[in-house]
Amino acid sequence: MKKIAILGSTGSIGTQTLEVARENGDLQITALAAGNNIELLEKQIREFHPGLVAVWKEEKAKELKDRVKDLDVKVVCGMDGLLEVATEPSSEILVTAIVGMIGIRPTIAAMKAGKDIALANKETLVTAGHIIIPLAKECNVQILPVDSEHSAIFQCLNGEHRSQLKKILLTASGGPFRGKKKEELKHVQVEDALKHPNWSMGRKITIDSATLVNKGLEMMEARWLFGVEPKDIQIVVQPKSIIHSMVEFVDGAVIAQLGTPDMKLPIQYALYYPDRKYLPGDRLDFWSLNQITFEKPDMENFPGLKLAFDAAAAGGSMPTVYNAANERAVAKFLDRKIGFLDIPEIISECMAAHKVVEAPTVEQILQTEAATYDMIESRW
Ligand SMILES: NC(=O)C1=CN([C@@H]2O[C@H](COP(=O)(O)OP(=O)(O)OC[C@H]3O[C@@H](n4cnc5c(N)ncnc54)[C@H](OP(=O)(O)O)[C@@H]3O)[C@@H](O)[C@H]2O)C=CC1
Ligand SMILES: CC(=O)[C@@H](O)[C@H](O)COP(=O)(O)O
Ligand SMILES: [Mn+2]
Repeated sequence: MKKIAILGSTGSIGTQTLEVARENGDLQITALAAGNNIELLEKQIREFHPGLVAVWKEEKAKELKDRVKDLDVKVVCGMDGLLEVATEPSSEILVTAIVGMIGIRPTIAAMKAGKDIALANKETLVTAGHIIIPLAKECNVQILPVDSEHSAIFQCLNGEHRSQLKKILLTASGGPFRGKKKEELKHVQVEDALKHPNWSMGRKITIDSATLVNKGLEMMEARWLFGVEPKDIQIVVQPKSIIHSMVEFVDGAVIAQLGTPDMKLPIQYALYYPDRKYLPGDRLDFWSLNQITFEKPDMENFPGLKLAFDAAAAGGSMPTVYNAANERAVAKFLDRKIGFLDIPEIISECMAAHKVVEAPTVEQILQTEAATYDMIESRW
């Protein structure tokens, strides 16, 4: 039995990871961490019997302790709780299915404790990739991509010499507003932005897909995972999300991974790598491939993507500003406090006001995050 711990077990990726564990029956869940959903977390505890669970708020931890007082499980809370779950001694892999750059410290702690990382939490790599990637080598642990495009790229690169990789073709659906102009985007509603054409995901990433910021985050995630410069990462809009990304080698060969949108495959590939496990059901309606079309990304009407390339070019702490500003702006949009186009506007303003710190430490990253939040709260 492979032993795994999950940060964010009650979310979209977390619950699908537990579905993979349930269906395969050969994964032991040693520890789980959630935010507020203690009703679902209690069900997960009763089904998977982790010895340790964390919830974010202390009062929720107290309530959960009472709910599970008939069980032998330790309940912890706060960042200390996340760190304890991330470093749970018996686990071999940490699945980072938590949303946001809050994942930075637990991911680093897990690596230092010798855990492989099944990484969905892209915000951690975007902001601290310059720390995470060298640390993985130093700790001799693997970073196994869960994000569907990065899993596709990882699968395409399997067995190839990385030195022969010429270009990454990072695919994008274009989101629910593909083809719309800025004028039409001004007044879109939260409900419309949450209607992703192909995937069912958590709220934050779904808004990121609508603004194309998700693809910007994924470009920065790919540069760290695969050691490719942003100029060699080409965004390709493929509206049906059948091709999950492609790689081009120095001899011109292009390899792609295809399949109907289902996160269980990338989750499973990361957990059992280098083995592949049987997954029931069809993952490709071959005769629907005639629906595959390609478009250029619309950087004019969706400035969030261009800003990502600007952040990557500025380097240092600028990707942290980009990500932190986006996290805050998306939360405000979901709270109906700002409009859809205010999201890239806020990111742009925060980036313009920022003085880059080269190779920021974790402390400097967290200070940059706090300063970005302060700026947004003072202006918006
Ligand atoms: N969903 C998808 O298909 C994909 C997601 N990803 C990435 O995976 C990550 C997770 O995304 P997704 O599953 O959609 O997100 P969800 O919003 O569905 O789930 C987020 C999880 O994180 C937990 N969480 C949030 N804040 C805290 C906190 N302070 N302490 C502990 N737990 C916390 C939530 O707990 P609770 O709900 O109990 O509050 C929940 O379990 C993101 O980085 C996303 O970009 C990448 C590719 C695809
Ligand atoms: C499932 C997954 O990996 C998401 O990142 C998804 O790809 C978002 O889709 P777009 O950002 O391409 O709309
Ligand atoms: Mn993705």
